Amino acid sequence: MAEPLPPIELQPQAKTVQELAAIDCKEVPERYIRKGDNSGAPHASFPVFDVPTIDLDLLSSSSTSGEELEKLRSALSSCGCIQAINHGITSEFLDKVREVAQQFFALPTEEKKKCSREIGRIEGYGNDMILWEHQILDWTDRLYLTLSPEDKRTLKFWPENPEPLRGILHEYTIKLQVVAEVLLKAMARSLNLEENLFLHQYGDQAIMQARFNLYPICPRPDLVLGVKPHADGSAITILLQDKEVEGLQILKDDQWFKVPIIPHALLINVGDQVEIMTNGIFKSPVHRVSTNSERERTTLAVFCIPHPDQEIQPAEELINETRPKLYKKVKDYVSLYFQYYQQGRRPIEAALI
Ligand SMILES: O=C(O)CCC(=O)C(=O)O
Ligand SMILES: [Fe+2]
Repeated sequence: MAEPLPPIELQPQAKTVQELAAIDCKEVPERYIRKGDNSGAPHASFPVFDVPTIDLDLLSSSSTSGEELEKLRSALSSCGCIQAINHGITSEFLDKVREVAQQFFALPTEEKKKCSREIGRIEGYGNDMILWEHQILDWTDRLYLTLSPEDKRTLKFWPENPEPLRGILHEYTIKLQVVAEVLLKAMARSLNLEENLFLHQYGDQAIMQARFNLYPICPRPDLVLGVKPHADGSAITILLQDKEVEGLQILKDDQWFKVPIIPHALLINVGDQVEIMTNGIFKSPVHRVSTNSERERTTLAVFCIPHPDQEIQPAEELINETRPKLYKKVKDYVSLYFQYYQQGRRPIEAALI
């Protein structure tokens, strides 16, 4: 069975961002500084984007509300993201997930390095990979883990410390699988399609990957980004934001907006693969993360990705004379994604007809 091709890492970095931040200097290394980018200082006060709040309970098959479905369709076709509430996960549990994430990053470097990723590999603990010469680096450290299918987990990367992390992450995975299914079905119904249409393309061997992101305090938020602008290569991404520290920004109509925090909500965005399945009706939003000179920020993104053997293509029902087929059939989009990303191009262009 084909696994996604790993990206080619040019040269691993010696220090994590957390180690750089601990030096407590006023400047940051050259490699993190964005030059000639005139999209506005990332820390500037951009307007707040009123991300539509969607009640997932009203979307589940048993109690569907037509009004909520329409709200979902409208949100995903305009900005591509929602704040999902009533998702079946208690606030106490979300806090536990946040707590183990923060506890992991607070461990001594040596302890965290027991889970270090290998060169050229994504899974494990580490910093931004250098994939091309002159790449400007992101001010973030990450812990990347495959959550499902369960037999694809590599436990050597799963921290043993803090002790509850593994169990909590396992429980979170099961809860998010339900959320992903409810949402993929509702997405199809909101477009008047058979409810399993996207779920079938997503497949029963779909992959869920967790990316814990730590954004350490940064002395130059005017020049440095936590994550550079990108759209996700997933079908959907489920983000648990930091409970207090903002940083996520979304591009809409060529303008950056701040995404507010709703502590008990999951921020869910469309990824490129759902944009392809919906023939461009649902939008995979470009987003980035700013840095902060006062407080560090921790988030957990879970990417829901069809298995690489699964063929993804626009639903026939969404193609007509006024809306011709925009995207070709793709397979193993994540490998394609890295090849394009490496060239500094928007990966979804590779799928355009
Ligand atoms: O940490 C965030 O707010 C967003 C992270 C993100 O965009 C990603 O991991 O793809
Ligand atoms: Fe993202």
